[in-house]
Amino acid sequence: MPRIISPSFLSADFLHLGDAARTVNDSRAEWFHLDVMDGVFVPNISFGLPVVSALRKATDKVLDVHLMIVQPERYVADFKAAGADYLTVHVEASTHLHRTLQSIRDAGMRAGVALNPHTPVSAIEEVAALTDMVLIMSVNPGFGGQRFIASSLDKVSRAKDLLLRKNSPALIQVDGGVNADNAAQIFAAGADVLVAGNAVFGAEDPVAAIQQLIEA
Ligand SMILES: O=C(CO)[C@@H](O)[C@H](O)COP(=O)(O)O
Ligand SMILES: [Fe+2]
Repeated sequence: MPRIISPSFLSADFLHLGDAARTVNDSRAEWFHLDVMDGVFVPNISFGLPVVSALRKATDKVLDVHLMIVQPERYVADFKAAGADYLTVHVEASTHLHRTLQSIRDAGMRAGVALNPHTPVSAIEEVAALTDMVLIMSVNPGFGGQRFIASSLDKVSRAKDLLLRKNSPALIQVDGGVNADNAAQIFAAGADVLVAGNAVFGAEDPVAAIQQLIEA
């Protein structure tokens, strides 16, 4: 089972994004998590395509783009051009999810599908074969630094069961409120990839904080 850490740039110092990129480059994190928010799907606006393109030039690590925007299908080609490796869309934001996931793969990216805390795992039953990663939101999306919703642990196990039943090799990602105290439990529940914003960029030594999460 992979144990991947994907530090979330949402918690980095936006005046010094280059420093944040270098920090992650120097660490054992294999991915970068980029939260794109439109102020409509979630009550916050973060950053968009120019920031993703800039970070693409700053790292060879996997760019893991989490779209919290309505009708994400409008921007699949643009995020491919910006350098995304994984493009994750929300079940709740895409009416024709099956087509959207297919178009992400057709564009040459890995397709992720995200579930808000209120959305049951069964929502991905019919798209499991088109999915490379299932993102379980363990907070309500929109902001970093929130508290982990404890019931997400059982949800991760249910997602794992569904993927096994479907013979799907898709990864399970958990996003929101992850820290050194709960990381071991989340990995044990079946997660492959942990996103961490505040636990990494809020730490005195972000490289050590990443190391701690990997070894949790
Ligand atoms: O997608 C989101 C928030 O909507 C996340 O990726 C957060 O950025 C994670 O931050 P922490 O909860 O780890 O501080
Ligand atoms: Fe995220």
